[in-house]
Amino acid sequence: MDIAANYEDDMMIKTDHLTKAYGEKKAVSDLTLSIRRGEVFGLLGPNGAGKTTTTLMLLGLTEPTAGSASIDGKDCTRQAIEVKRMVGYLPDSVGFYSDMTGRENLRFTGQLNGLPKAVIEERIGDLLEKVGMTGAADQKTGTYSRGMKQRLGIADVLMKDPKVVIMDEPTLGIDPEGMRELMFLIRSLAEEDGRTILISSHQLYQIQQVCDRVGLFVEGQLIACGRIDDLAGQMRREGHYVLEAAAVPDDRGFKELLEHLGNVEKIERSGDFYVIYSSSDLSRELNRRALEGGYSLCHLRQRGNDLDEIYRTYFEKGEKGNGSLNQRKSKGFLSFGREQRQGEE
Ligand SMILES: Nc1ncnc2c1ncn2[C@@H]1O[C@H](COP(=O)(O)OP(=O)(O)OP(=O)(O)O)[C@@H](O)[C@H]1O
Repeated sequence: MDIAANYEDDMMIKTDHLTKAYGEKKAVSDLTLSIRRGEVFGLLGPNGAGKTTTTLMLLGLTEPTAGSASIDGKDCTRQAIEVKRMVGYLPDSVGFYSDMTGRENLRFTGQLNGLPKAVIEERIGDLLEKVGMTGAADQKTGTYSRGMKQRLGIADVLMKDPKVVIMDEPTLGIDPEGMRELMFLIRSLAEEDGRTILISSHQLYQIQQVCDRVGLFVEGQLIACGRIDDLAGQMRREGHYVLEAAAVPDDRGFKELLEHLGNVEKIERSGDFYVIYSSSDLSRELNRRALEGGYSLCHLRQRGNDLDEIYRTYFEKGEKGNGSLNQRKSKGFLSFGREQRQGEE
């Protein structure tokens, strides 16, 4: 059995040193990434990070300056028509003909995709059911809420039965109840239908719930990629610990006690507690010193397990580095952040 060939087969989306420059500006720089079949992958980054440009290259709508991208083995630039057939794209704001019903809009999409009439009608019924819109199918879409439009948008994208679905900010403006349904729906597209889902977003909490893996994108570069747990683990391995602590009495002596713990890099006050940044786990030492000093700890929490914290850690440092991403990359992104801080002291 050829394991390498199987691995290649398993990859639905691949980019190889994918780069897009606009004049001097590199919107996407040297992006190498593989996304498995049936995986839900989150491409995360702040405004201007290069997410849209990456999506446009995958959809064959803009040509790379260097490198390549492929979907199911088809080159996104040279075989753009085949790629478009396989890929459904859901923009952040879905546009429908507002004086047509949901069902009529889907029918129109089916016709545009050249599907036979019987297939269109059967698919419309199934998809309306899948996205929970059967009851509202014969209402004009002009009366739909954002969440309803979003769900109809998913049905619309699925009309052509794509192997890959790319979604741009799918959670924007959706209420918590709608969000749960949307998350459930996105998972089912991958788990039940075996589709590959790429979500481009800066909405961290929702993405954390639904994605198998995430890639963090800053200034056109992928600075980290993996499962949320692995990214948290990576952070710890590179010596980044963030502890929240509060004590009674909350006096100057407690702050001094914190300042004298080993390996402390920085202390910040945040509301009722302190945030302690260090290069080792200080919780046991803090417990002991607090006891010896007559302080009673009323809050102690190790940060770093959720995506928001990981994201902030990476991104805050991204800003500090300001234009020196290559240097940051060559040293390892996380290590560089620490050296920066020490250098500033
Ligand atoms: N057609 C263009 N001409 C020149 N510069 C562009 C063009 N398109 C994008 N850029 C620049 O490339 C960078 C990446 O933009 P891109 O839209 O891909 O980011 P993004 O992560 O999708 O941001 P957002 O979340 O705001 O959509 C930005 O600095 C942007 O100004």
